[in-house]
Amino acid sequence: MRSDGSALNLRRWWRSTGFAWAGILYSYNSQANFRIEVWAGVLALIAAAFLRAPLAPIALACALVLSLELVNTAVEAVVDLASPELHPLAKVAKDAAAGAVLVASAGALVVAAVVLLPPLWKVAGGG
Ligand SMILES: Nc1ncnc2c1ncn2[C@@H]1O[C@H](COP(=O)(O)OP(=O)(O)OP(=O)(O)O)[C@@H](O)[C@H]1O
Repeated sequence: MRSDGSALNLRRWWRSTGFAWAGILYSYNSQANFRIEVWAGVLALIAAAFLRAPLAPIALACALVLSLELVNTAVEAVVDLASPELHPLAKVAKDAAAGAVLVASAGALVVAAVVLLPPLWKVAGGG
């Protein structure tokens, strides 16, 4: 039986978290869309807190969009590495990954409208 198992796993987990954080930082620094989505999410969360609207649906929608944007960045990097020349399948991979972000963003807009508009309407004196 290994006595140092848990300490080793914790160190490995910490190392993996560092790699994941590096991926997030790379996306933030290289992808304008990711930066826009991060700050749109922060604004939506601040608005939800200010309006005393539920935070969980907004947080989940933001997490979905940002996660898919990270996957999109990964797909773009792998496609550029594997297929620097134009190829129809490279186009399918990049366009489908971008489509996933678009679908999640549309869903996030619907969530934001459903969660934020009613309390905003009240604050504005409409109800
Ligand atoms: N190797 C490739 N073969 C075929 N089509 C490609 C290839 N690389 C990119 N494309 C296509 O060209 C168009 C533009 O792609 P490009 O990667 O320049 O921009 P993008 O997908 O908007 O990503 P970025 O965030 O880097 O601007 C997309 O339709 C994409 O699918």
